[in-house]
Amino acid sequence: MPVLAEVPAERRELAARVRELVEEIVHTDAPAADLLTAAEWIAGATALLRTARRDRPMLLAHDGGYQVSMHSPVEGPGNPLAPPMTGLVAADGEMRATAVLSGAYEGPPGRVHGGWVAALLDHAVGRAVACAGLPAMTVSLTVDYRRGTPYGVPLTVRARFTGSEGRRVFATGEIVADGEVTAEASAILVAIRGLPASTQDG
Ligand SMILES: CCCCCCCC/C=C\CCCCCCCC(=O)SCCNC(=O)CCNC(=O)[C@H](O)C(C)(C)COP(=O)(O)OP(=O)(O)OC[C@H]1O[C@@H](n2cnc3c(N)ncnc32)[C@H](O)[C@@H]1OP(=O)(O)O
Repeated sequence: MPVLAEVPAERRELAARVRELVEEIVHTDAPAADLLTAAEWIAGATALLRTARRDRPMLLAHDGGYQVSMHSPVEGPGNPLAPPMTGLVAADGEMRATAVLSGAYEGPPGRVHGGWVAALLDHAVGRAVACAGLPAMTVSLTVDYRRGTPYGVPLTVRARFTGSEGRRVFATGEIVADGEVTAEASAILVAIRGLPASTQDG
């Protein structure tokens, strides 16, 4: 499986166009004939891509020497499911990034679906503990939804490593929209055996 230094521009471009497509699909009032025409065009694009299919997503060399998939459904600029996260900075057990979710992520009217709010926070705590040198998987994530998380505006996603006890690693995080915290998370993660930070590059 190849490890690339960064997501190739063409993959970012393709994913960005598909994100726009998904947004228009949920907003469109186009007549039925146009919907069917669009479906046909999209099927053509899918068939083109399927001619060279990998079994698993490609990996990407990432911060601190850790490898993460360029197709992360939260962060990956190459995955149209990902909002994605931009301007991500992760160092010394703290991470911060920006995400703008479209109306395609609507849960309650006018607000982001709570599952996606949790996904952003789950990813953020994973990132925070990894950059503290403790790559780990979430085993418990408690999310307090303080107020509706809006879509279509920049959300600041932050998390930090707060300590560890045996294999258990602790982190907290929050989402901030327009200066107000909309959701807070507290997480327990379990350090992954046999995955010390120092062996993760390449
Ligand atoms: C995710 C990849 C990370 C790679 C990192 C490298 C790159 C990093 C770079 C960038 C980060 C990107 C960020 C990604 C973010 C993604 C986030 C996710 O989606 S995470 C996936 C969802 N989570 C799962 O799928 C876990 C499912 N759970 C399991 O597979 C097992 O529970 C496992 C392997 C994690 C642990 O199982 P055992 O059998 O090895 O260990 P036992 O003995 O059960 O637990 C170990 C300790 O943890 C406590 N523990 C376990 N579950 C607990 C819980 N629910 N609450 C509290 N403590 C718990 C136990 O009491 C034990 O504690 P005592 O060592 O005795 O002190």
